[in-house]
Amino acid sequence: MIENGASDGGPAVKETLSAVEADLSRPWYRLRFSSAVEARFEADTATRRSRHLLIAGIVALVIYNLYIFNDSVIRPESLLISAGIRFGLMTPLGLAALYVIYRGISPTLREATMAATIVIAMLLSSANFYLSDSPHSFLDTFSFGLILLVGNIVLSLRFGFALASSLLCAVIMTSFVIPYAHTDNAVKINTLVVFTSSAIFTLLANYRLEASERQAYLLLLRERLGNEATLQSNQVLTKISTTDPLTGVANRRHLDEVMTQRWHEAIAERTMLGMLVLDIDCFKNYNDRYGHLEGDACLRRVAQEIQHHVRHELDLVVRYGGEEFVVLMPNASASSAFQAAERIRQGIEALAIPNAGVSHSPVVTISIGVAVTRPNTALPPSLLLLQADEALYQAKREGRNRCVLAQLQEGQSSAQAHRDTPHATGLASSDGETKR
Ligand SMILES: Nc1nc2c(ncn2[C@@H]2O[C@H](COP(=O)(O)OP(=O)(O)OP(=O)(O)O)[C@@H](O)[C@H]2O)c(=O)[nH]1
Repeated sequence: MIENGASDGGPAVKETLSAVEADLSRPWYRLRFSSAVEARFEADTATRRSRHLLIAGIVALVIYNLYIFNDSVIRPESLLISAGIRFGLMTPLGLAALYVIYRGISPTLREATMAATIVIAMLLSSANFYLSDSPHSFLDTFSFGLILLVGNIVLSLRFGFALASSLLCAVIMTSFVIPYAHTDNAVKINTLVVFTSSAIFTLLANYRLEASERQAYLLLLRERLGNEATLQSNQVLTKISTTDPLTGVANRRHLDEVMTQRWHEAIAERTMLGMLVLDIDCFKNYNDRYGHLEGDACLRRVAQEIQHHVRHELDLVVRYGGEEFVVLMPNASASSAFQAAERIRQGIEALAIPNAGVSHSPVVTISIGVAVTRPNTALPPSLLLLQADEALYQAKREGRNRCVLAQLQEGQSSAQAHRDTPHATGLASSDGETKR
């Protein structure tokens, strides 16, 4: 029943939900919803409704034309006029209306077009019986209730349009029946009473049909919006639990969750996994000199800058704790990870955030340890962080504001990597004193 409903943002879902609740307790006689829900109802049901009108309209038109056999029996002398009315007027008009609906028009125009088609059918049917002098021609009027049946039940015109078209049909029929010369008044009164009863019964049924359709729609929409709201609340909670509130990047808990996952993905896809561990240099000095609030602002700018230099869809930026950040880089080669680290380091230096009183630089800088490996089942995921951390220590020892690469080879343990490459330029060694 609810088709292709647009997906709402959080507040929109809650607003629509309260509008739906309000509509569910609207007075029983009111069919229309509040404007926002009404627009949504139309949008959700328009395709289905147009399809229904098309099919029902074609069936009604075919049956209307089959009444040519009736014409041939009750008014054979004016069969040509009847054929002209059915095939020359009603059929093209009906097909034109259905084509307009098939092409797509506004809901109001759609209902108005179908209501107008019903009124025209009544007008032409009245003319059909009126133009014949056959003694049986008047019999037709007893079947005019079928025209109302088509409009009010088969097409299920929206109630306002059903009411308007039924009233117009009644006026048209009465104005043809009363002056008709070949029938006495008792028969005329009888046919008018039957027609009026048909109008009342079909309008009642029409009202019930629309009321039920709308009620069912509201209940379904409430359920769907309720589910969406719950889903969004869960997403908000998940976001809160995985995000660092100060900087907006991921927190350590999220890294812990993702790390093992990425490690196994890399094993399955035989790809490399890279990690940067970034630490703001002499941040204690910054805090002491400019205050904790400025320190917080600095952390935010650094986090923002890191995000500028990584691949948004792939890399995960994490505030690991204090003034230390981590970037997890799936499918990264040693050189691409090192280049990203260099871009970040230069970007932060270029921010030119003053950090007076520090010997190595007058502005805020960072040191970065880079580790890249091809994960395998013999190595633990924690190895990457360990190696990147050691590379970071080396960067600190070597004077800060630099990047150091510790590269693990395939199937190589942390110890092997260090044994094999302890003195290469830019690669982390495990000797020397550590900072912490
Ligand atoms: N403003 C602010 N400061 C923080 C936060 N978390 C940690 N810090 C500060 O970060 C500083 C870290 O100092 P240290 O670990 O001594 O390191 P450092 O001064 O950066 O020196 P190096 O790392 O050796 O370059 C401390 O002063 C902490 O108080 C935070 O959330 N906000």
